[in-house]
Order: sequence, then structure tokens, then C-alpha cells
Amino acid sequence: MNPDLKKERDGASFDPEKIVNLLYGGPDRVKRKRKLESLALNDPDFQHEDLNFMSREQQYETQLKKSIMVVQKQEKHGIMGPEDSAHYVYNGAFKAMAGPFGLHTSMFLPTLRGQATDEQKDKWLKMAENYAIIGTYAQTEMGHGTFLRGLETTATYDPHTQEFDLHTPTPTGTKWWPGCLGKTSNYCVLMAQLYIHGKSYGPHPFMVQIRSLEDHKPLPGVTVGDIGPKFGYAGNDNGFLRFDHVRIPRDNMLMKYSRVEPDGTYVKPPSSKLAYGTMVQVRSFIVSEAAESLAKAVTIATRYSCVRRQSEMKPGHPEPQVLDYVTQQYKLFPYLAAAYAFMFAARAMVSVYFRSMERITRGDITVLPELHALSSGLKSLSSWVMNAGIEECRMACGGHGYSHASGIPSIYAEHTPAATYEGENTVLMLQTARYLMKSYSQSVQGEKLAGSVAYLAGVQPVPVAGRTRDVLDLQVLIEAYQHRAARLVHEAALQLRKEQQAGKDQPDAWNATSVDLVKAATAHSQYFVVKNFAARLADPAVDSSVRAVLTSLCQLHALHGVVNNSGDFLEDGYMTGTDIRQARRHINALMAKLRPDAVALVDAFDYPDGILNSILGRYDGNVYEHLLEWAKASPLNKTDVHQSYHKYLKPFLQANRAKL
Ligand SMILES: CCCCCCCCCCCCCCCCCC(=O)SCCNC(=O)CCNC(=O)[C@H](O)C(C)(C)COP(=O)(O)OP(=O)(O)OC[C@H]1O[C@@H](n2cnc3c(N)ncnc32)[C@H](O)[C@@H]1OP(=O)(O)O
Ligand SMILES: Cc1cc2nc3c(=O)[nH]c(=O)nc-3n(C[C@H](O)[C@H](O)[C@H](O)COP(=O)(O)OP(=O)(O)OC[C@H]3O[C@@H](n4cnc5c(N)ncnc54)[C@H](O)[C@@H]3O)c2cc1C
Repeated sequence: MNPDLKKERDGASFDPEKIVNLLYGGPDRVKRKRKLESLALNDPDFQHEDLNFMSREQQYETQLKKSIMVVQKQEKHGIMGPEDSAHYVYNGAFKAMAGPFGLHTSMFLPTLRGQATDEQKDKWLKMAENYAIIGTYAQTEMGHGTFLRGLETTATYDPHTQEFDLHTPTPTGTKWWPGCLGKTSNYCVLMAQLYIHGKSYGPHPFMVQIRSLEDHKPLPGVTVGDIGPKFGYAGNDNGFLRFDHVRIPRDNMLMKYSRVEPDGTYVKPPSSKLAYGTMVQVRSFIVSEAAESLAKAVTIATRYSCVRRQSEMKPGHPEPQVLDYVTQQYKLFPYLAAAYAFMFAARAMVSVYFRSMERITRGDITVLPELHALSSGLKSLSSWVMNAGIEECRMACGGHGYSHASGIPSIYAEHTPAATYEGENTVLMLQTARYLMKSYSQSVQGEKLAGSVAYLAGVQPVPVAGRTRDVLDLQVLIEAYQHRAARLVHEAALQLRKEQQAGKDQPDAWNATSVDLVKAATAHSQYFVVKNFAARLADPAVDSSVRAVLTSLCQLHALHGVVNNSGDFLEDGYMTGTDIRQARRHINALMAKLRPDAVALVDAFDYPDGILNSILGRYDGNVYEHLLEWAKASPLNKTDVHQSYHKYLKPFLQANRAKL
């Protein structure tokens, strides 16, 4: 063990195991988590060369082979349910890297479960759950991802044959991006515009076979392939797909909510947005993805910052650990705090999702708008912060952060698309804003608001001038976030009305106000995160040493948000210049307080080395010797003299020497 890391761990004010238990739901679940992770990490069948040293084709093949073994072994070991899979498959076997069955499990199966009738489930779900067929979720097209109502692929009902005719009428109607489509899937859930008797009914889901079950060749009328290399996601065959008048039977439309009768009569769903259900589910889970990815990057950068020594802080003194530079703490600690804040927000989001789904399954769709607004806002906020945080962690590791040996570039490349997929963040924030505007106007009309928007009914008043307040007090901070969110919602609503009063129609007024609307929706989501973090700490079951350190983190998270967005808090005089100055002082003091606990706090995320996959973030801190070992394994180092020397460099050098 590197002596610096040992010293850090010895000096911590709390036992990290207590936080591990808090994060993962108690000792039994932690035991299960570790067992499943280690089962996957130590399985010789899952070992392979570092993916960074492979071509894209090799990466796809490696991940495909592993995906198949994972499915077989899951059955053998009795690994079931989303929590087990997150440990064994997502983190353990795949180290959170994309694989070719990812969309089958994350979207194809959930869509069948959520959108198919019982008869349709009997027909396909068992086959899909047992991997007799592999599917994906084919929605986005080359021309449209965000605007679902703009999809061009058509499903035209023919009552004579009781079939749908699937067709891609234009180049931009080509399905583009669906994961696992290019080479792996033989089925897909296709989102296509439903047409009956020449009338459009909007996007609907259809179950479509695209490849032969005998030889995997595309079926007649189907053109399908891989979209080529991307920023990351090398192990995933994101694909394209076109149809040339492909016919499928009527009952291939997933008809749990809307139906087409044999004669072409359309039966409306209780809400047209129920067809978007899988997206809402995945958005709810992406908050966990964002929290985890940020936590991994922060773990790497924090441990490395204790091993790394650089410069002289005091002349003649030994070089300090770079984490002792307060500027380094200011880079990392706010993201450490954010990772915790989003871990707790993610748990809350998942439980809101399951509670809402219980009610929706019982036929109560009134919870849908709130679920959509909350999941859209939290997915966007968490993935934005994750993106900024991972990049900050990479830069905080100096030059070594840029190497794949740090593990950070892969984390970034694999998870940065969370800001785009499953709904582009700005677009989703505007969906949250739409709900906020509606709720606000209901409140103005005297309706009682409930759930996450209840606070919009009563804005905290601006305090009288000269009143001092303790900005370290979490209740004071929660009220400040609440006030800011309520004010920004109120002002966005006023601005929207002003734009309309100035002659703009609603869409133009909305567009003119959209920067304010995104700001208001972001503030609303941040308020939820801060309030939820503090509420988690109020649980009497939380150990006092843990509560002490997490309270500091929660204060840091909230204060950092105040200082970073100080204009919002100052603008109407709710906070004063003195408050902001105080907040900055408190941040410095909190960082000093957290410094001795930093390593224990990242250890408490409980990522074993196998999952972090980082030389810089190793638990034992033995960075330098392993860096060299890692570099030696690079394919370019297989021989001392690369064959290209003989082909290009040698004649070039010889010719130059001959000229002298
Ligand atoms: C240990 C832990 C480990 C962690 C593991 C975690 C792992 C998780 C990670 C999984 C990774 C999976 C990889 C995912 C790959 C990506 C897959 C995709 O991108 S797939 C492709 C993803 N693609 C996208 O996401 C596309 C994004 N685009 C869209 O979703 C839509 O086009 C839209 C929402 C933007 C607009 O829709 P449009 O129809 O034009 O609607 P309007 O605007 O006209 O609003 C009308 C009314 O409808 C309302 N409403 C709307 N939606 C919903 C809803 N869902 N519900 C309820 N209501 C909704 C709206 O509020 C409004 O209400 P009101 O005001 O009238 O009352
Ligand atoms: C790695 C990855 C995996 C994916 N996997 C799948 C999959 O499995 N299945 C699938 O169907 N799709 C998948 N997608 C596609 C993904 O869902 C879309 O890319 C995403 O929904 C964004 O749509 P877009 O690409 O059309 O972006 P665009 O909408 O074209 O966004 C471009 C810009 O326009 C802005 N913009 C667009 N509309 C508005 C608006 N109304 N108001 C304000 N600004 C706006 C956006 O904010 C953004 O800045 C995947 C994408 C990626 C990157």
C-alpha cells in the first residue's frame, strides 16, 4: 500500500463501511453486491486484453462473446432482478462499458413488458427473456431524434390483409442510432407513424423481425447495418435500418394502450404519452448512471491526488500531495459532494418511478406528468454535472489523466452521451419547464399543488434588509434554493406573458423565453437534489460520525451551488453580498474539514479496482510501477522495433543521411 494513501485512511473520522451500508441499503445487500461483483471480476471467462488496445471490431466481438457468457452464467448463479444485474453485469462484467445486449435489457424487454398485451407477452416475452430472440428499440431517425411526432417511418394499416405496411419514405427517415441494431438484433420495437385509411395517428410501437432466425441475414425489404465508429460505445453496434414496404401482421402492433381493430377502427389510449413509457423508465435510471460515473471519476482523481506529489509549497520542504493545494480541493470536492447528492437523488428518483408505475398499472395516469417532469429534470441535471465533473477530474490528474491508463477517458466517452440519448438535455429541461409553467398557472388560479411543485404556491419572502442569517444552516440553504426556484419559475411565467402581450404567439413567446425556462427548470431540479440530500441525513438511523461528514458534504454541495449561481440568489435581494462572501468562506472551511476524510469518502463508493479499471485510481496507490507495466502491454511495444520502421522510417532516415 502506498504510505500516503495508508495515512489518509488511518486518519479518517469515520468508518467508510458505514457509508457503504447507507448507500447500498444495509450489510446484507452490500454483501450480495460484493459477492456478485467479485464473481464477475474474478471469472476467468470474462478476462480479456485491455479494450483500449483493441480495434473496434475486436471490442465488439469481445463484448458479444462476454454478453453470451454473462447470460448463461446469470442463469447458473441464479442472478435475477435489476439490482443483481447492476452489480454482476453492468459494473462487474462490463465495468459500465456498452455491450451488444445493452438495449435488449434496457429498452427492448421493458417495452415488451410495458406496452404489450398479455397475449403478445405470451408470444414474445418468454422468447426475449430467454434470449431466443435479441431486440432493440428503434425510434430515432437520421432526421429526427428529439421530435418524435416528426418521425417519417410509416406503418400503414391494410384492413384487407389485416397487416401493416412498414416503409421508409425518405433518406432522413432511416432509423439511425439504435444500439445493438447494426449487427446483433434480429428483432426490434419499431416506433413508426401509424396511418389508417389515410389518417395519421402519431408514433406507435410495433414488434418487427428484421433478420432471419436461420442465418441472421436481413429479411426481404430490410436494409440494416452499423453506423460506424463513434466518440465511445465501441462495443456497441449502434445501427441504421430501412424498410421497403415490409408487411407485418396486425397483432404486431404493441396494443396494451392503443389498438387497431381488424376493420381499421382505432381505439385511443388513456393518454397518448403512455407510448413513451420506456423512455421515462430509462431516464429515471440514468440519474444512477450519472451519479455512478461521476463517483468513479472522483474516486480516481482523489486517490491519485493523494499519491501525486508536485512542486514546493514551502521552499525547501518536501513536495506536497497535490490534494493539499486548496485549488485542487476546489476542483474535486464539489464534485465529490455532487456525486453523493446524485446518488441519493437517484435512489429517490427510482422509488418515485416504481411508486408511480404501481399507480399507472392500476389505471391512475394522473401521476404521469409529475413523473415525466421530475425524471426529465433530474436526468438532465445529473448528466450535465457528470459531464463537467468527469472532465474536471481528468484535468485534475494532469497529463496522466489524458492517458487511457487513468480510466477517465473511457468513463467520459461511455457516459457523456447520457446528455443526449433518451432525450437531449435542453429539450427535456424544457419539458420540465412546461410542467412548471402549467403548475404555476394552476396555483395562480387558486388550485392546490402537490408533489415536487407544491412549493410554487408560496414563495419565501425576501427578508428585511440587514437581517443576518447562518448560510451554513441546511434549512436556510434549502429555503434559499426553494426561493430561487420559485422566483425563477414566477419570472419565466411573467416573461412568457410579456412576450405574448407584445404580440408574439405562444410558440414564439415560448422560444423567446426558453433560456429563462431552462434556468427555472434547472433551479427546480437543483432544489429537489439539495432538499433530498438533507432529508436523507435527517434519518435517525444514520450513524452520527457519518451524519457529521455527510452534512459537511451536503453544505458544500449547496453552498457551491449558491456561489456558482450567486446572481440568481442576489438578484432580488433574497441573499446579500455578505451572505455570498460568507458562503465562500464556509466553502474554504468545509474543504479544510473534509480534506482528511476525502479518501475515505471515495472508498465508501466501494468500487473495487476491477470496476474502476484505472491505474491512477488503484486502491493500493501503487501508480507508477503499474503505469509502466500498462504501457509495456500496448500493442506498439510488442517488438522493440516496429515493422513500420523498416517500411517507412529507415529509408527516410537513410535518404536524409545520404544527402548530408
Ligand atoms: C448500480 C447502478 C447502475 C446504474 C445503472 C443505470 C443504467 C442506466 C443506463 C441505461 C443506458 C441505456 C442506454 C440508453 C440508450 C439510449 C436509447 C435512446 O436514446 S432511445 C430514444 C430516446 N428518444 C427520446 O428520448 C426522444 C425525446 N423526445 C421526446 O421524448 C418527445 O418528442 C418530447 C417529450 C420532447 C415531446 O413530445 P411530444 O409528443 O411532441 O409532446 P409535447 O412537447 O407536444 O407535449 C405534449 C404533452 O405531453 C407531455 N409529455 C411528453 N412526453 C411525456 C412523457 N414521456 N410522459 C408524460 N407526458 C409527456 C408533455 O409534458 C405535454 O403535456 P401538457 O403540457 O400538454 O400537459
Ligand atoms: C450513444 C447513443 C445511443 C443511442 N441509442 C439510441 C437507441 O438505442 N434508440 C434510439 O431510438 N435512439 C438512440 N439514440 C438517439 C438519441 O436518443 C437522440 O440522439 C436524442 O434523442 C437526441 O436527438 P437528436 O439526435 O435528433 O438531436 P437534435 O434534436 O437534433 O439536437 C440538436 C440540438 O438541437 C436542440 N434542439 C432540438 N430540438 C429542440 C427544441 N425543441 N427546443 C430547443 N432546442 C432543441 C438540442 O438541444 C440540441 O442542442 C442514441 C444516441 C446516442 C448518442
